[in-house]
Amino acid sequence: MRSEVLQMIEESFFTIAKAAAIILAGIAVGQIIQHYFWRRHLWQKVRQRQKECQKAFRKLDDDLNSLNFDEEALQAICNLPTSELQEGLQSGKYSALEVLAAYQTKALQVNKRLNCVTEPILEAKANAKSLDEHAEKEGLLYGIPVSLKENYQLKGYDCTMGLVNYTGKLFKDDAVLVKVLRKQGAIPFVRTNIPQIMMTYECSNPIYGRTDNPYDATRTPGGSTGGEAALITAGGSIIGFGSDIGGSIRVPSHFCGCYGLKTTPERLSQKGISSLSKGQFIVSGSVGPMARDLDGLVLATKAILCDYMYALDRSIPPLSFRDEIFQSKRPLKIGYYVNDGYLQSVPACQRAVMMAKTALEAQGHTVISFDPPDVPRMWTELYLKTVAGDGGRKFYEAIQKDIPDRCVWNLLFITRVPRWLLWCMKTIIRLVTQDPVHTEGLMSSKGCRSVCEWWQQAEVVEAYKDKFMKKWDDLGLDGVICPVFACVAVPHGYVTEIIGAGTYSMLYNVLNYPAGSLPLTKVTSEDVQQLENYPNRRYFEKNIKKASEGSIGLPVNVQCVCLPFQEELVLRVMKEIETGLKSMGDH
Ligand SMILES: CCCCCCCCCCCCCCCCCC(=O)NCCO
Repeated sequence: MRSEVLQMIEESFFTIAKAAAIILAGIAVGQIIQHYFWRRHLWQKVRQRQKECQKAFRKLDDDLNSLNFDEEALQAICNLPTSELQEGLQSGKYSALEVLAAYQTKALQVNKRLNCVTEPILEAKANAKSLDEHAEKEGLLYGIPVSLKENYQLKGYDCTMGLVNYTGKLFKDDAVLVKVLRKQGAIPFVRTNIPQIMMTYECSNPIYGRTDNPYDATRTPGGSTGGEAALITAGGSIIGFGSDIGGSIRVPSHFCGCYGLKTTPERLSQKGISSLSKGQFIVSGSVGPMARDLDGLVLATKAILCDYMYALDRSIPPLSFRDEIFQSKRPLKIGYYVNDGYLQSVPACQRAVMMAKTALEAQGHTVISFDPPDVPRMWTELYLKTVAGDGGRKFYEAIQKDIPDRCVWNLLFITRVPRWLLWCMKTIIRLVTQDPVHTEGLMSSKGCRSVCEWWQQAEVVEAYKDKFMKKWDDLGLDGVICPVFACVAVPHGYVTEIIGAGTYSMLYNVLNYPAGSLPLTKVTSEDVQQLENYPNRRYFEKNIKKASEGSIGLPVNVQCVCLPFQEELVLRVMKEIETGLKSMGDH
């Protein structure tokens, strides 16, 4: 009797187990099939989008061929510095259409080599014609073609941020900044490439592909405003616009060798700028101009800081460009550093800061040593824990339903690994990387666990800001110069291995300080030789050293930082450095 009962239990157990196995296998197969069809649908969308862009490129090519402009004359226009181009347009020496054609032609050529443009803005031609038809030449940017990062919303265009799911969702209106640019007479003419979700210093996504560095195609132009930096540096645009929540304007400017300005987050309107970090107000993103020369950067900043922007976005303090700060001759006291206390910058970046220091001194300014406080903690506990405050959920949700690009694999991995598993792996990771800060960074990127912790996070960041500003004030500083990044442009696919090098830029996102990226020099053979003395113990150090081999000739920028809302002073410091170098015959 007993054995019959046992047998019955045994049989029903096996029946239930079999049924469960069949159901589970069914669910798994169903999910695989669903995934297959979803991916197929996404790739169809990619092909559709690529076809549309190719059509737009062909249309532009045909248009340009039909215009019959003299190639040499167009090239000459592209070689003009910003001030001469502006003057030529204002005086009527060049028509807006001619200048546009020059830049369209050049952008197409550059794009064939670097893949930095996502698509041309075909309405540009009508905009230029309409400017040419009006007698009065209004606006500081009258007739100047400008390029825009792909996340700037434009009427009739989508903003994908490299996500396939966002293709074909067209915006009904231009971003406020785009409206302001148009009001100032600028002609938006191309949109430029970005990395998927814009949270890395690479520049690739499954829709538009990968952008190459103008100096070395095996290296990245940086990100996330990488397409802009590549296009401007290679001569395909003279002024462009980007966004920055961790260095995305400054780092690509440094990797490619153009000018960039990350503004104070509240100084310029961000209405109509797409980002996955909207709603995260502790470390806010910023927008800002990028340019081929410093005059262009100043002109673009002046142009957008105008009454029209304040009328369109009433939340922005009406603080127009203060020329008296930019033009002032008051001697300045500037702090400098080449090592932020986490990762030492490579010799080329150190030399660039020392060149800037000498130039400022030659201009009669005082330059003293400055140590930014607690940078490792700033990076892990403040920056990473905030930008991934939701445990990276927003990023993860956007990527997991999409086609993840290689440049976001690590982000995907970190956001997927449960906190407890990461905690268990801590010791091993620390042993491998020889870097407790890196391990803390990984833990911090799991974000905050409650609203209470999020509020505390805001308080901790505020306390750090106070501490930093106190140190700044105690020394009576007007500004700080330092590296933009711990090394120069790295090979494609290598950014994750050196991500800690970004602390030089991320710091000023935590603080909300405006910061400029100023091209100063190129890596020399001596710089590379001196890498021998670069530390080689921790994971990031080893990788920075490795990535810096073969970097001779790559551009090196310097970062110029001032207190919030002092963009004019940042530009002045940049100008003083350039003037100082010129007077020393170095630039
Ligand atoms: C120890 C490694 C920790 C990695 C954790 C990754 C999780 C958080 C991701 C943050 C990475 C920050 C890189 C910043 C890149 C620049 C982003 C930027 O400025 N984007 C502009 C957006 O408008």
